[in-house]
Amino acid sequence: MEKVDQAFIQYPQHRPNLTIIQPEHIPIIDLSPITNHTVSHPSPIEGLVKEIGNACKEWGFFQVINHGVSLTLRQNIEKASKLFFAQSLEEKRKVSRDESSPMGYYDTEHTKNIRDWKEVFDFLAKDPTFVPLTSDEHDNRLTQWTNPSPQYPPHFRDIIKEYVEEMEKLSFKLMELIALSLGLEAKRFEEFFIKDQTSFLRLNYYPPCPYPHLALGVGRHKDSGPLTILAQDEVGGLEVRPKADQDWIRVKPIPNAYIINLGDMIQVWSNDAYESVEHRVVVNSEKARFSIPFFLFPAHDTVVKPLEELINEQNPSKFRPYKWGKFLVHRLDSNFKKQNAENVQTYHYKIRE
Ligand SMILES: O=C(O)CCC(=O)C(=O)O
Ligand SMILES: [Fe+2]
Repeated sequence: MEKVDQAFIQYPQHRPNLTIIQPEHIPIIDLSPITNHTVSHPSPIEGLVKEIGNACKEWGFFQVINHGVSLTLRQNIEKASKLFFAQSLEEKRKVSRDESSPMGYYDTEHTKNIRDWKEVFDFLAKDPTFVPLTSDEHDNRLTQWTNPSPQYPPHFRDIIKEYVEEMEKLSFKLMELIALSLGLEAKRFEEFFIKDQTSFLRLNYYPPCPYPHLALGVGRHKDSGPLTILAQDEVGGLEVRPKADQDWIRVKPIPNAYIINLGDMIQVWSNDAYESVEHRVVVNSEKARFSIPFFLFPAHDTVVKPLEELINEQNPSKFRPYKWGKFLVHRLDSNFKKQNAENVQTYHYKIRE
């Protein structure tokens, strides 16, 4: 028995149940009505919007197929990611993130103050990305984040950039469908991303873990942006819990599908019509797992609050407005180290009913 590192050990109530054999299907949505440009009849889009609306309402998690993202691009980035993480720790640490440049390699991320059994490599969609210098509300100074330049594998940056462009396109299409499903104009969300954005791509590597019944690849959490597009490999391990009192559901890997999950920002914008969903990653003792989430995040100066069209006297705003850039920087300050206090969370802005 290897020595157990206490930093990784989950509290008993959050330890995974490794006896799940049968993964369940979250909804699978065929995006061909929007990827196939020859469709001119409006009804396939109407059907698709309804499907998206139902999946958002009932699950907050779904997989998409026929999404238009090239399989070759996906294979290229998956291959490059494996090569990158297969390097020695010393090599990987040459592109480590730090407090002034938080993109790049990192192997000590904590979720809810417990260390995750994973290594990551983060890469911005926009280089440079503008963000507030500090989380202080009264400090108007900005700073820039930039991407690291790993020397290996060859063309790593170009491969990632090409893939990120596809992720952006897909996420904008999904945001249009979500807008329509909420009864909004298709381009309603565009203003939050068009001139600037803080989105980033993460390469996740979960090495085999000698005590998978005690640790997690990523502890339970909700994503804080509007949505995440996730490519998971064939190993599996992602679990979701659509409602807090339900059991965890293992998400079955489907080759070349993308998993879409709603984050806190959609919950705020929609004033609770849609809810973000808790998820976590279970590891195993035999196989390494790789995944690639793209976190769609708006411009730093976005003030996040329920959309005017979706609130009225009967349905008043359920959230206090917050500045996205300040939230992001505050989060970052704290997730660099294990802390005693809880990290800033979207629900801190919830107006108590
Ligand atoms: O690896 C996965 O399947 C999910 C990772 C995740 O939830 C995250 O990085 O936020
Ligand atoms: Fe996540």
